[in-house]
Amino acid sequence: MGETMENVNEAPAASTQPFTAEVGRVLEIVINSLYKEREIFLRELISNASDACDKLRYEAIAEPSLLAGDAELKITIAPDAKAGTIAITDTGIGMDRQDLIDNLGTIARSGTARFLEAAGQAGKADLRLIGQFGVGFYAAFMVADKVSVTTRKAGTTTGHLWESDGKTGYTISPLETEVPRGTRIVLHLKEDAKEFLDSWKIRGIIRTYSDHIAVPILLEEQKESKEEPSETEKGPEQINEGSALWTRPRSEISEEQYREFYHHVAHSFDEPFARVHFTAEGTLAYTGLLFVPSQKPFDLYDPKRRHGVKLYVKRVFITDDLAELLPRYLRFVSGIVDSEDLQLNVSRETLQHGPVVTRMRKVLTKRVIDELGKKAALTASENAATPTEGEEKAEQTETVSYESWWTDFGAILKEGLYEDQENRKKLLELARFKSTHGSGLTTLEQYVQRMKEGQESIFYISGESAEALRTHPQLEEANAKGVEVLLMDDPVDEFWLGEVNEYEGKSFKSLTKGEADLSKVAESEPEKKEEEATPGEDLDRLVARLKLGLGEAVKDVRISKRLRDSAVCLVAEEHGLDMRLERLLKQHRELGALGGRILEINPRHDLVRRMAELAKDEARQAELDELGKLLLDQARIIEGEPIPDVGAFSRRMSTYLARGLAA
Ligand SMILES: Nc1ncnc2c1ncn2[C@@H]1O[C@H](COP(=O)(O)OP(=O)(O)OP(=O)(O)O)[C@@H](O)[C@H]1O
Repeated sequence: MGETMENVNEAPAASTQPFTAEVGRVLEIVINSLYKEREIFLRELISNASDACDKLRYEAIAEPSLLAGDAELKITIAPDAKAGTIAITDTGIGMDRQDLIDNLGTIARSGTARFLEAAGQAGKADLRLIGQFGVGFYAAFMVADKVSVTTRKAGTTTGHLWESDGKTGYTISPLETEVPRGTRIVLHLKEDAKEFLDSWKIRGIIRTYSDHIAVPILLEEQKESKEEPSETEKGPEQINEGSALWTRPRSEISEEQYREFYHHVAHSFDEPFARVHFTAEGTLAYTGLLFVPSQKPFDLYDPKRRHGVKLYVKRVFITDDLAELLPRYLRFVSGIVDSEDLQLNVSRETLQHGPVVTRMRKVLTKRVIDELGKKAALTASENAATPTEGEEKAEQTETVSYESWWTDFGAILKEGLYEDQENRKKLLELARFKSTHGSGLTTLEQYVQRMKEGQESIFYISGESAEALRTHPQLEEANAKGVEVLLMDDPVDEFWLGEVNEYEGKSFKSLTKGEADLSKVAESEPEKKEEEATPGEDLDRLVARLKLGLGEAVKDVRISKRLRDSAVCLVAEEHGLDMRLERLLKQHRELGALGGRILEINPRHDLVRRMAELAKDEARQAELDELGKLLLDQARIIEGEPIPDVGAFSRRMSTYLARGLAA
């Protein structure tokens, strides 16, 4: 009586807990999918051990007593052939009972559900997907059929043992005996994973994946049999260099070391697309090492996603939770910033909106954007097949072209176009667009070079898919005049286009808004049907009668300057919102109803000419009204807008089709 749950659970007997459903599924997928790459288990466990040392070093700034008994932070790897086990031990922060439950029994990562969905029914995923997700601690079960974690959290007295077979669940029990601070993970290797007992193999894996780790990684030699004590008592051998990678001279860091460091900080498996490594000197001295991924993280659009840049002060990890260090539109960037000037005990709250972070953010943002600019230029020069002499080209292995990188990340970078005025010009230069010029992507600079004589604006049209936009009636006039039109199919386009007025003095102009004025652009081929155009007064009559019939359904009816082959189209008012933006806002319930539309009719179209004839006969106004409504619905369909009364539309269409057949 009076006992809390915690006390009951603290009873010496091991308490068995099932894995959450998610852990079970993730474990199954990881174990099933990564047989060939399973040596990465060691990398993952060393990575966690290094993070645990970083955390302790940080906590000990405020509370030095946490280091009591053992101030040395290190990671030891100890294979034991006799027992068939390999142990990974760190002197880091350790875990208490609740940490064990929270960290090793559940998956807190955002996006787990999406990961499971992507892995699908087959329960298998490729390295790419798992890499993006990060396999973490559970990678241990790729090689072990039993994992025992003995751990004591710094500042506490009781150690705990966590054990699991990686299938059903795990047990946690408190330990009576004294446990050193930190975490010792013992893997009972599966029969087919005994190769990982071999010191040379272990050495090779550490050198490949974990050389950049700033904490020393020691390898304990296999214990010899008791009868033959080794002649010289050798201490464990340090395998890695053990200094922070970013402090080493750039010329001494290999591509592999950079790559593995990126994998460690970003929890990713892909090749970095770009990186910047620099030291800022002067009033504010710091080193930055930042990476841009080549593969789209699966949670890129998750509103909770943040950049992955960690702040260090004089090599001591401080926080990975400084949102202000980079703008949101660079949320795919990860890496480190290590300051020489900040106080070690600086609080995150002080930093968050303080001048130091603001200044760093400015520089980091500029560096990343400039590096992307170099990548873009590199691809452009490669496309043009001109050799780039003396360029830093060889420095980074090219895996993905800038265009294909843009296809994955461009929509995110475009958020910067309205958020970040300071870098707008550079971001506009980085931007790539689909256009009517061809099937590839174009820059704005190339667009401007191709502008026609008399063309003053950069024309665009926006909609849900570029392919559908290519056949849009509103392009007809532009196509006929050979005017290139950018096809905007990212939802974010609507937002930045509202903010960004011009590029190099050329305004952006929507072809679905207001009067698209292409009249100043010279005709490339003579208009053939001009002489067949309906006389002005007949058209005016038709317009007036259509307006009467359509009433409130449209804001206006007018003669189109942008149609060539289609009979009708819808446009927004000059100063209103673009139609697609309105639809987006309505979808997100930020707008009650769509604004008024303007129905444009093509004076050269056969149907319009016949209607103009019909309009002369007042007795047939009812018939004209019906036709007007049918045309309006047709224009709505082309534009992708809902038809208010589908039944009426269908009846009207059938009536006219039947008439057409009878004629
Ligand atoms: N050696 C360790 N010492 C202290 N805590 C640890 C240790 N290993 C794991 N943990 C804790 O368990 C958590 C889960 O580890 P896990 O490796 O599964 O995920 P992660 O490191 O957060 O991310 P990732 O999946 O990308 O590796 C860690 O965030 C950490 O809090």
